[in-house]
Formats: sequence, structure tokens, C-alpha cells
Amino acid sequence: MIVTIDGVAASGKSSVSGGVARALGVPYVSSGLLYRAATLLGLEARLDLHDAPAVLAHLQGHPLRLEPLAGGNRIWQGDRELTGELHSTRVDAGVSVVAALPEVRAWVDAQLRALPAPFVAEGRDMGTAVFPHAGAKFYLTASPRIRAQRRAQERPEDVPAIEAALVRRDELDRVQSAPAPDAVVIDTGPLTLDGVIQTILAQLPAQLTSA
Ligand SMILES: Nc1ncnc2c1ncn2[C@@H]1O[C@H](COP(=O)(O)OP(=O)(O)O)[C@@H](O)[C@H]1O
Ligand SMILES: Nc1ccn([C@H]2C[C@H](O)[C@@H](COP(=O)(O)OP(=O)(O)O)O2)c(=O)n1
Repeated sequence: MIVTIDGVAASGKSSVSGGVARALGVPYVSSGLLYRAATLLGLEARLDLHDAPAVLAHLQGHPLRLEPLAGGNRIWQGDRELTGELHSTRVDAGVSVVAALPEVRAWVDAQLRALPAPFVAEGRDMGTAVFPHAGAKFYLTASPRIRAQRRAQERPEDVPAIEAALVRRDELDRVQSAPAPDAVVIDTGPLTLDGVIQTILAQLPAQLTSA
């Protein structure tokens, strides 16, 4: 059983996925962490992030391992844990460039499809390109201002700067971020985090919640 939760930046995907996954007793898979880790490695190696062959060769030489736990995902390169370094403003600024490289997308997709189900998968294209046959699909939205206000709790920049960066990233990520035609779209703006989680749980087919 796979449940997909896609959506725009800072719409609540990972927090909501964690809550849904815990309620179902399964792990969740944060696909964005693989793009973020690929970006961090590229920045550290001073690669041109537009250079797909260089970024891919570097990834192949420095394999990443995603640990999809119900309580939070961790990501490793060899013995080094990268998780805590992936939500910096520097990685935020570069990740859309790396995520636009088809070679990197294919590499990430292969990592994700190798994971053993059941799980909740979150990102941009989980319900479209990666797991089109998922048992249930959701897509989270919220206005840029609300998303920026939420992110401001986690970043040093002020709300207008965060909002401008989110809108820029929405635009750069637009190609892979279209909702699946069979996804339930949820505006998280007027809801609490638990309200979003309960909305999703209430819409899951009975065989998923009893599995
Ligand atoms: N109604 C809500 N729905 C989802 N997230 C919310 C809500 N209210 C506040 N948040 C907060 O918004 C922040 C961004 O959520 P996050 O899960 O990191 O989003 P994403 O994975 O889409 O970037 C988190 O701190 C989360 O707790
Ligand atoms: N399945 C995915 C997941 C993330 N991405 C890209 C798009 C985003 O700009 C980056 C980071 O994704 P992540 O979900 O960690 O970012 P946000 O938490 O939404 O800010 O990776 C993608 O293209 N496809």
C-alpha cells in the first residue's frame, strides 16, 4: 500500500505525511531529501549545478541512503549523516536547479521505487511520475503568505524574503509539481496540522486504514 502526499513548498507535506504515517503504523518517505542531499553534495564539490553529467557522476561516486522512519527521515552519505544540513537557505536556493535535471530525477525515482511498501510518500511527483498506481493520492496547497509565515518559524529570514523565495521555487518546480488528476486537493490554509491529517485519514479507503 502506498499513499502519496504531494504539494507546493512548505505546504505541510512532511509534517502531514509523518502524522498520517504514524496513524497507519507505516514509515513515510521524503523524496525532497534526496534532491536536497544531491544539491548539498554538488555545492560542497563546487559543481556547476546545471551540469547534469557532473552532478550524476558525483552522486554515483557518493551514494546516498534514505532511511524512511515513521518519526522522521534521515539521509546518509556513507557514515556521514546529512539530514541536519539539508534545510539551509543555501540548499533551498540550489535545489530547484538540481531537481530540474532529468538524469537526477531518474536516479531519485529508482531509489524511491526500490523501497519496500507500505509507506506514505511525499514530494512533488509521487502521485504522478513515481507511484501512479498509489492506493490514495493527496495534494496540499496554501497561499504563499501562509506558507512563508509557517517557514519563518524555521528559517532566519523574514516573512517577505521567505515568501519571495517560495514563489520563485514554486515557479522553478512547476513542471514536476502538477497534481495527479485523481489526487484530492486540500487547502491547508484554514486548517490546523492535525486538521489536515484527520482530513486525509477520513478519506483513505477502508482497506488502507485497516491494513
Ligand atoms: N495546517 C497546517 N498544515 C500543514 N503544516 C502546518 C500547518 N500549520 C502549520 N504547519 C507547519 O508548517 C511548517 C512547514 O511544514 P512542512 O511539513 O515542513 O512542509 P513541506 O514538507 O511541505 O515543506 C511546519 O512547521 C508545520 O508544522
Ligand atoms: N518529488 C520531488 C520532491 C522534491 N522536489 C524538489 C522541489 C523542491 O524545490 C526541492 C525540495 O523539496 P522539499 O519537499 O524538501 O521542499 P519543501 O519542503 O517543499 O520546501 O526538491 C522535486 O522536484 N520532486
